Amino acid sequence: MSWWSDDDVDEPYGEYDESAVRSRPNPKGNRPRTKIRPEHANAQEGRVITVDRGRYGVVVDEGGADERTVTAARARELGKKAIVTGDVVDLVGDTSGEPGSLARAVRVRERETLLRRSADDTDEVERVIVANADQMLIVVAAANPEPRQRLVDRYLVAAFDAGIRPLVVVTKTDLADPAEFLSNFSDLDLEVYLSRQDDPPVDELRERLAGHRTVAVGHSGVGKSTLVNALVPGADRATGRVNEVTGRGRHTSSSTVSLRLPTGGWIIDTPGVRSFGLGHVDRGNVLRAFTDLAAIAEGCPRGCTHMPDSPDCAIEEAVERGEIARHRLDSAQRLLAALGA
Ligand SMILES: Nc1nc2c(ncn2[C@@H]2O[C@H](COP(=O)(O)OP(=O)(O)OP(=O)(O)O)[C@@H](O)[C@H]2O)c(=O)[nH]1
Ligand SMILES: [Zn+2]
Repeated sequence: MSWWSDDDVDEPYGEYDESAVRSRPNPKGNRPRTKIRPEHANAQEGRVITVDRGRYGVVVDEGGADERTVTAARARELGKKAIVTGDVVDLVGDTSGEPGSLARAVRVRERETLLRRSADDTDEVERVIVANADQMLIVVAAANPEPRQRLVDRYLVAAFDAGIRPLVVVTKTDLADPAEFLSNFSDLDLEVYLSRQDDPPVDELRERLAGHRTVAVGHSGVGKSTLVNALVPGADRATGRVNEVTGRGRHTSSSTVSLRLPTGGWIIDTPGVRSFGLGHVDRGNVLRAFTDLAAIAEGCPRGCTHMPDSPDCAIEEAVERGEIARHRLDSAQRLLAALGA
């Protein structure tokens, strides 16, 4: 088989050195050197729900009569393009989903959203968490472990940056009253749900998550798996005990899993983390979540950080004129501060 053979659809050009190509005799004379890639016109679209060592679980015909989960590998023509949970991909080959069958993912569709966290002190690698989520369920415990405003702020920033709507669930309300903690967020128009193990807000949340792709995030040990198990019958997410002294979980859930809600829609459960790096986040994206402030910020000097020390900040001037409440700007500044200097 020659290197330009039409059968060899998955061979990427990058494998071949241009000079080698040029010096090679071309037995077909007038044939153009460039290979026209086939369009894979009859490829089948599907959504990636699991990623495991180069194998992807892909749901095709979602919601249809032929819905099935197909195992797929990457086609070489994807090059280095990453495939992550939530991606919509085009499959060719055996898409029957029969045991032992293997399809190939030849394309990744443009992503509507992409949630990632940057490398930071606790994790050296930048991680993509999920593609195409439209909601983020931030799970925080009222106590054990103590709620950490900084971490919740960082989730909010990541959600705003990615264009994902944040929702908050406070678990373990049997252990403490979360009112004071929640007062920190009263300026952010957040939807907040209160939960306790013996009375989780299952109906409200199922309704709220129906038809959406919601990524659940939280610090280790907050009770996220307990909540997901209540929302998704048969989910069987491992739950663990919190160390009474440190308030830390035992990292009982260690992988990202997409689960189907009985009301339709997906919840993407992610492993509990202790930090969330924001090195990649764009300041302007965060401010856009505050539409009132973003409009005024158009009058700011170029490069304005909108922080207390920024000269001639138009938002600060609007606050001084009484057009914007001081605590509203304070809240925005607190989130912007999470981005560092
Ligand atoms: N008192 C109380 N305990 C709870 C509640 N929800 C969960 N727990 C307990 O908290 C512990 C941690 O719960 P998990 O669901 O494993 O927590 P997780 O957030 O999934 O933790 P990771 O697996 O580390 O991500 C378990 O012992 C649960 O039984 C609650 O509402 N009240
Ligand atoms: Zn400004």
